[in-house]
Amino acid sequence: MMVQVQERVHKGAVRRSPSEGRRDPRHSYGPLVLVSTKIIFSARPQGSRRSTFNTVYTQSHAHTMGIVEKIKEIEEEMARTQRNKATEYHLGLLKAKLARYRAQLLEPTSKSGPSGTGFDVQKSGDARIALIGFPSVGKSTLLGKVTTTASETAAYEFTTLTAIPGVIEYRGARIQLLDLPGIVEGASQGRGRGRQVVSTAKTADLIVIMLDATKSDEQRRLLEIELDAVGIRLNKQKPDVVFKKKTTGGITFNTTVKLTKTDERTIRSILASYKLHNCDVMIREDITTDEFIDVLIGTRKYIRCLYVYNKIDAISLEQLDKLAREPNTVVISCEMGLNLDYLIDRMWEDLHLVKVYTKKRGVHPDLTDPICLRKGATIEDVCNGIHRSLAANFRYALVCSSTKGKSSKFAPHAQKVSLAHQVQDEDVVSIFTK
Ligand SMILES: Nc1nc2c(ncn2[C@@H]2O[C@H](COP(=O)(O)OP(=O)(O)OP(=O)(O)O)[C@@H](O)[C@H]2O)c(=O)[nH]1
Ligand SMILES: [K+]
Ligand SMILES: [Mg+2]
Repeated sequence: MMVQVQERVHKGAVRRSPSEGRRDPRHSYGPLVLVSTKIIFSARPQGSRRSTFNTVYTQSHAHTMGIVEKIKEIEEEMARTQRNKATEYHLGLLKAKLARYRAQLLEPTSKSGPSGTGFDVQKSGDARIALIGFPSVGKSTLLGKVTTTASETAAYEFTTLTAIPGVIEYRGARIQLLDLPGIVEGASQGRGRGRQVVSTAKTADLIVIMLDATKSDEQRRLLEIELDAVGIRLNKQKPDVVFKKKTTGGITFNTTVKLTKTDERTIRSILASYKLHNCDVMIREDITTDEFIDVLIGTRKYIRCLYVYNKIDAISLEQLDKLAREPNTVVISCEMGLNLDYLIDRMWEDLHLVKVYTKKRGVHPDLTDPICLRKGATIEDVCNGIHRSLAANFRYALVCSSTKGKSSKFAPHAQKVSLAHQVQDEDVVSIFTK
């Protein structure tokens, strides 16, 4: 196969000009590639690597087998049950049961060992990104390209057998990128190292689902199912439901919107199946039955996800254009170094990091060493980012908000604030102690 790409494409077309404003993800980079890329393709031999996603080693854990079977039974019953108004209630109960079994599977008791936990890699830096994908999609190749860490890459599946952390240094932040073993269908139920991988994904601030652009889009759905099964909700907000357990008083049920996807009867029966007879439920959004179960279980993780299609050097321009227009999607070629700068840009944006500079009285702020925090962080988080004991001795803080790109940062109107004050990106903060 032969591919030629003009170097200019990667350097020039990919980065957004500062005046462009917020990007609509649907119109991300796709069309740009088309105008400025000269890629000469010839077909890659199809089927050169057989897809063996679900035939690889199955390291079964005896203790989970009973639960796995029960889960299977319920899933089969759900598949047999037609979806309509009359069965909605029954399906709701099945879903609740299913969620309980899955929770048991994933939060194993002490005697069942560490199989439900992730890899033992220390979190470091300001944020963690986990690379999730089927074998040989190019996860390790990406790590090698965007960090200084090398992780073995090869044309055979399951090259990577453990979690390998690398660091991306970008805009003053240190972001940990975690290369992980490829997973197979059924990973969440203990196949291969899959459960360890998906459990590690739970610890990430951003999940990158890496996909092989030359393969069917089925891979994306299968990965989403595996992550969903361990309680990860991708690109979703926590449902707007207030749920409070009480010791007496029965169930109070209130809604502020009309429920069209579930109903009070279903919800009450789910509460009963969880033996919750005294609680306040206030629903403020048109939720589904599944979303209500998520609220009850309470341990769901709502994590941002970026879909990254690799190996675009091996697909047609038409296919490339279609993929690039999908929401939350970036198309790249690790091998050709295509669009990697843009990927880092997008990852940075999706992490929603806020950079804050600290300033001592009478001294210019240190602009080389910002504190990176999550969006919504407060002055208290800034204190904790400086020193453990700072918040305890806190008197007040002065915050100078700066408009990005303007020099007002240096001649600002300082605002006196308390610990609970939320900081904004590019704020300059001075802390005053007792
Ligand atoms: N055509 C093409 N091949 C690529 C690209 N990136 C990686 N590869 C090839 O894909 C194969 C697998 O790459 P790896 O980085 O080992 O894949 P992985 O996802 O880490 O695989 P596992 O660790 O086994 O799960 C290697 O032969 C790479 O050379 C790309 O952009 N285009
Ligand atoms: K590989
Ligand atoms: Mg690998």
